[in-house]
Amino acid sequence: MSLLPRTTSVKPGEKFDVIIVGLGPAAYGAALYSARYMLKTLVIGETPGGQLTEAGIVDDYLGLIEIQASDMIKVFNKHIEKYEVPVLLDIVEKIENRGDEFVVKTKRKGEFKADSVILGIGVKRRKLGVPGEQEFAGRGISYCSVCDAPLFKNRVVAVIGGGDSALEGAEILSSYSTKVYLIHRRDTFKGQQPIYVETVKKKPNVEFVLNSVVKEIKGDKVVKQVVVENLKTGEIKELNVNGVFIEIGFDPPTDFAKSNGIETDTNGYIKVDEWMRTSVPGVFAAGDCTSAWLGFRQVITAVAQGAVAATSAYRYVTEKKGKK
Ligand SMILES: Cc1cc2nc3c(=O)[nH]c(=O)nc-3n(C[C@H](O)[C@H](O)[C@H](O)COP(=O)(O)OP(=O)(O)OC[C@H]3O[C@@H](n4cnc5c(N)ncnc54)[C@H](O)[C@@H]3O)c2cc1C
Repeated sequence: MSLLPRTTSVKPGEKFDVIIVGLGPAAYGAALYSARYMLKTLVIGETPGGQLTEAGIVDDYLGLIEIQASDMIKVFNKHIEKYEVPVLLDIVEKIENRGDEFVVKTKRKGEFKADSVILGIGVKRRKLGVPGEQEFAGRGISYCSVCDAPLFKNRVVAVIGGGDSALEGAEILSSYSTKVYLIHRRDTFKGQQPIYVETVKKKPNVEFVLNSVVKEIKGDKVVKQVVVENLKTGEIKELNVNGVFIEIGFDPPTDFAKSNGIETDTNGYIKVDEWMRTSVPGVFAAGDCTSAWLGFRQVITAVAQGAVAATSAYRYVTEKKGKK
């Protein structure tokens, strides 16, 4: 089993019943169901596995007990390969609505046509936006504790954020690094799983730096310090660190949606109804990129929404063909 799905050569200009954009859990769920509905399907995605490439052990997907996220990606690939779903590793830049069909334009492999489109484009990691962040990217700054913690063995690190990812990151890093500063702008944690806060509090090498924000990341060739401001006292201090983990959440693909004429909700997620229909007839969306299911964003919900979106695409395409 492979981490990369079997890719297929498709000719630019070729027409499909459905093009699925993305290659995370939502896209895999949509691909499986589209293939089972015998829709002519093409999947175009950038990173096989999506956010799963950053996860460690997943233990909340029914039937796959304590599975490594990388093994989960392999199982997903194997399942869609069984149905011979063509996959292109590429980035979709534009979806043009020509009224009677969609033209999906990619960065590298040209354009493809489809009667319907399913978006499973997920979310992107949020940036801090402070001086030094760009400069030291890849030189001591990481956005994924799960992926990069082993690189900071016996070093001093700072984790920035107050959600589950930051807490999970601090816990993982505490077993590699000599010291972990957990820098959070509040003195309470909004993590969905309170157990993380309790676990991290018990780690002797984790120091909580609360009510504080990072103003700057400094260094020479690599990161050396973070400059932190206490929001209550105004005190500014510099912490000596070798690594900075920015775990401050994710941004939805608002610009992508808007530039393709697709409505978003007030938080910028793609607006969908219970059948995963977007504001554009023939375009469906699933997974973390959507406003669905009160924002409950997990692998199991993304896959399920992908299946629902494929069902809607099937109904849409069949009805459209029936009218011809
Ligand atoms: C560190 C970490 C740990 C996690 N642990 C768990 C866990 O234990 N259990 C759990 O249920 N969930 C977990 N999650 C959440 C889970 O991974 C997500 O809910 C899930 O991956 C969402 O799937 P998705 O397909 O909607 O989006 P994503 O996984 O974000 O995938 C989106 C895909 O779309 C592609 N894409 C985006 N734009 C384009 C474009 N324009 N053209 C082509 N491709 C594009 C991306 O490259 C990517 O392949 C974790 C997440 C993280 C970050």
